[in-house]
Amino acid sequence: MVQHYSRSLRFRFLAALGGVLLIALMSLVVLSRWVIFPALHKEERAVVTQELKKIERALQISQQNLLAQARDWAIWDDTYEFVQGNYPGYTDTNFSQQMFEEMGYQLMAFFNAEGGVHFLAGINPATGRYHTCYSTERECRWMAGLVRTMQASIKEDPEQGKSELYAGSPPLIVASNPIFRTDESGPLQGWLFQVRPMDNAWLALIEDYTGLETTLSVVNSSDSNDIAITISGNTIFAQRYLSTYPLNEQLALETQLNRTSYLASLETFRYVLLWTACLMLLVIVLVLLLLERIILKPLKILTRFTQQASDDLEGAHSLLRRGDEIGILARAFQKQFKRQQQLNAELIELSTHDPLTGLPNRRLFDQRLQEVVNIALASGQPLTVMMIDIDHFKLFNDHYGHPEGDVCLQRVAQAMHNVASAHGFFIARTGGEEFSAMLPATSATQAVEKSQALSHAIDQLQHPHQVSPVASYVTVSIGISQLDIEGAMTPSGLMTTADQALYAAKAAGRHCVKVYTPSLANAVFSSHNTPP
Ligand SMILES: Nc1nc2c(ncn2[C@@H]2O[C@H](COP(=O)(O)OP(=O)(O)OP(=O)(O)O)[C@@H](O)[C@H]2O)c(=O)[nH]1
Repeated sequence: MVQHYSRSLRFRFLAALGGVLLIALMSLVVLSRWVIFPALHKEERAVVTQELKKIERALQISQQNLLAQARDWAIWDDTYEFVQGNYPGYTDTNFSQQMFEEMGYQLMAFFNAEGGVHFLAGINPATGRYHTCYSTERECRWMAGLVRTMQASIKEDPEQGKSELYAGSPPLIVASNPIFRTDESGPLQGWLFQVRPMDNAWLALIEDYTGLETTLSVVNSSDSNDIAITISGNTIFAQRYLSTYPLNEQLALETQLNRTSYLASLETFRYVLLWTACLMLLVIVLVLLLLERIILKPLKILTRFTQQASDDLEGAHSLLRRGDEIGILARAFQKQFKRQQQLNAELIELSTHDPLTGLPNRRLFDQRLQEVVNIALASGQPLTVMMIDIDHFKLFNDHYGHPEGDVCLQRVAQAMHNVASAHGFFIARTGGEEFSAMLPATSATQAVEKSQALSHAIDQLQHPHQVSPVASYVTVSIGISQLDIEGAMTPSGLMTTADQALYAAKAAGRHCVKVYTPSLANAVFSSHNTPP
């Protein structure tokens, strides 16, 4: 049963479709795992990198602005005079806590041409108090570390004209420019450093400008200048390490993004994946249903049709009317079957009938005889057989020729067939010029009447037989035997006794009927001679 099912079209198609589905699903998984998910990740990284670059750009703009302001101050003739000690009112006129707060400055440091401190002004980040000094003493002590770093920077690079980041809490943007006249003519009279803290206010400005939440922290020196991306739940963090002066520390500029877009894409993709899988399953179910309806069911009917080869079969008519391949196959099979039936009938006819006379042959006679003997023995009804032989047929052949003999045989056969049909018994050509008849439910006495009808019908033909010693026309001799008469209980026994009766008829001068009696075996005949 299992083996039968595993060979069925349904199973094979199901297995093939299942295989295709499996490959498709595996392809989807592989595609998702190694192509789509990495692409989504890459896109997410690209987005976050882009966002981080926006912040970097805002930082650069902030640095450039401060540098532009520092440059403006540094190449202002008043400043030039001030660092030479020629402009005592310069500080009172230009510096105030309000100005520092409005500009977001933490410190402005003026250095003379030797690098020494000329003037300092700034807001102490710890106290929020504004101070101006001429050295890093007393209330300006908080500036000392910064001032030393600036002086080191001047020594390293007297050209200055740059903006750098200093690590600290908060980190600082420091812009510096050498002090020249407004037309930048020399000599150089010192350096101006302007410091802007990257405090919460600055971060808020950046956030306003970029729309991104930004944090800054000082980290230990890292070789990496790359963007570091880390993911935690629904949030993605991106960090960029920025170099600070004097290079032993780094600033980590960090922003974080909600992964809404990525997660939405992921969700959409999963949704599409799920629906694709469902759709594939649905398609397979539909294909199977259609397969069942369009192919398997008609094939089942076709199979039954071929087995039973009957138009009466349920669905056979619609099968034969179909215009598709199954219909073509069914019609071809029907045609083939009809042809086969015809050939079979022809074969049966050939194997059971005599081609010359068209009467049943010995084979069919013997088959039927066995059947009727069985029936007669079972039912107890009488059964009689006749053996009919044309008298002196050899002489006929010798005289008229073989073809004429054939014609004679045909005429005699036709006449006997007519009588047999009229009297309802079976007659066959069982030898060259010998015929046999079987008469179920007929006694020997009744058979004698029928045999006389046969003999009479042949006499009526008046088929010339000039060389016959019996008559001038063709005549027959007939032997009759009845079943259940001693020694005649089998088909062969019956035929043997009928033959003995025929022999007796021949011996009695031919053209007569003899019924077998046991005494015939001893050549004592009871004669029922027909008239010559
Ligand atoms: N034309 C023709 N002759 C056949 C056919 N079959 C058998 N015969 C002939 O039938 C003849 C039978 O001859 P016999 O058996 O000697 O019998 P008979 O001459 O009829 O003599 P009795 O039967 O004793 O009267 C033979 O000459 C056969 O050649 C046939 O199909 N066609």
